[in-house]
Amino acid sequence: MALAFSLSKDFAVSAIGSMTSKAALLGVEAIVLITVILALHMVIQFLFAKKDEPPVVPYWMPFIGSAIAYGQDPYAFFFRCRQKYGDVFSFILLGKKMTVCLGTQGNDFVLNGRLQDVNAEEIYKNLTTPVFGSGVVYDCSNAILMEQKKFLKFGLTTEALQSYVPLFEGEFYDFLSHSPAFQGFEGSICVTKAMAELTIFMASRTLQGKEVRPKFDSTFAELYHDLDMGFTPVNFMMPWLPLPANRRRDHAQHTLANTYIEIIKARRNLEEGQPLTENDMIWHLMSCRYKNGNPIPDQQIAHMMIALLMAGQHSSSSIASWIMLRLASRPDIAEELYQEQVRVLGPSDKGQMKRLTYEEIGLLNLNSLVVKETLRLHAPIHSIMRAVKLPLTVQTNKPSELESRLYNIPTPHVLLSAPGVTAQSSAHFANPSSWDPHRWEAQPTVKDGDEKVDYGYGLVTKGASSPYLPFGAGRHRCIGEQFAYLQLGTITALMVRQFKLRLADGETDVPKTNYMSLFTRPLDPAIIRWESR
Ligand code: HEM
Repeated sequence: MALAFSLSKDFAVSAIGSMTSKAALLGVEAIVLITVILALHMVIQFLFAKKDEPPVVPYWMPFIGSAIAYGQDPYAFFFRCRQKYGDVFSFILLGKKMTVCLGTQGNDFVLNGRLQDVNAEEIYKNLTTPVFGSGVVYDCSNAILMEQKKFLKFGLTTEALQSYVPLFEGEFYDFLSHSPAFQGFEGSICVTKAMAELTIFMASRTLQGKEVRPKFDSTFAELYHDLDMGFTPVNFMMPWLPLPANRRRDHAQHTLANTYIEIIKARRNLEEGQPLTENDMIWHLMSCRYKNGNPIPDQQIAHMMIALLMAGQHSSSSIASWIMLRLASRPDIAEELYQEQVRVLGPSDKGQMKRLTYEEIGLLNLNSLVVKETLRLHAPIHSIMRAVKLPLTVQTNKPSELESRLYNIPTPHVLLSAPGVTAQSSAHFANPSSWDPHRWEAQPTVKDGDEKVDYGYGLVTKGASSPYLPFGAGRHRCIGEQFAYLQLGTITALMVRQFKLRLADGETDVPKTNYMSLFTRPLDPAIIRWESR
């Protein structure tokens, strides 16, 4: 029995052994085969490289291409490739050929490209239409988008912005009194969470109006979150995937849109002659007409309001978080900001500084330089893309070549502009990686440039030669710049007035950047310590 067992055990061991060695052999063969295929794939890339097109960054994995290197740290990838290939090169991103155009000329080439040559909606539509809703932004012709941008921009008048500052301030103090993270005389906060909440309360109270704001304390917060989950990279390609997250996105979009439509209807039913007490965007859009004389349909107003909320929120909350982290890492600059307020605004009778106004925010010079410098290093949109609609030619230099050369960029390519590269280049900014708001006092000439152009939503600077374009350039330039500066300037001034900030114990620098989200932000946990003044 024992022998039989031992024999069968030996047999089993040898059978398993031979199976294992067969499997191992197969495994080795598979590895060899894959290596050969990948090596061949690399050789083919070199042999069949099109000399008249921009050089392509070599890649091992078909379809995936350079997605991992680019996705992990796009700036490191761009700077590395720029050293090797110059300002113009291509890389494969999930089966698409992306042609990157860097430098001030590259920014200009992509962002100020002609309408017939380059197209934004083809790139962004999949992602944005299910979130914003139909008929607006990238789900309409560019001419209609330009009209819609005009409506939104002209709704952000100086008068409207002036009326926003007390509302911002009210929201700020309300937030401090309710937030568990700010109770007592000192404590610590997760800055990304705190700034996301604060900025959405502020934006909803001002841009969205007084009926919408209370909803952010209850139903809207969750719906907003579900909608936001629609902004994931996979939805660039497959927004229709029947995933639970996409179902929640669609439900949130319909519910939010219907709520706006009800608000609009209720406002239309207000008794004639009732005075307008608020200067908000819904009222403004209700009074606008397209060039053909038609008013904006209620559903489109609702979708534009959603777009407005989503367009500004991520960028503003990301920059607000970076500002707080930077100030926590540089208490000397925070103290200068405080002293600037004491000097410019003066203490009030009660020993506290008086309430802020729009004009006063404009007088706080260093305060706005802090916003400007943070936008230079931490612009939340690292890649701006356009589909190529007609074959293009671009002039550039490779690093090793003295003479410039021409490259053809054919139609299936996607153009990619990364203005953050010039903003972080030593060619334009001394010691570019250091956060130094004072640099702008010595470098006032670096601005958008003087050439202005009207694409249908008012004059904007073309930005053709500027290395600093955190709000983009050309027909798709941001219309929220003034609002963002005001909101961020107010948050900075109020936080500095209220608190002394420092980094979490044991931290010596700000966190790294999270490039995995569509809009970059500080990598969590991003904790700072605060102490009441
Ligand atoms: C720090 C804050 C912000 C930053 C850094 C920022 C940045 C940008 C950039 C780079 C673009 C150009 C995108 C492209 O060319 O494809 C853009 C467009 C836009 N932004 Fe902003 N933005 C900010 C805040 C806001 C706010 C607060 C609003 C709304 C009130 C807003 C509304 C828009 C709109 C409507 C567009 C136009 C899109 C187009 O024409 O294709 N943004 N923004």
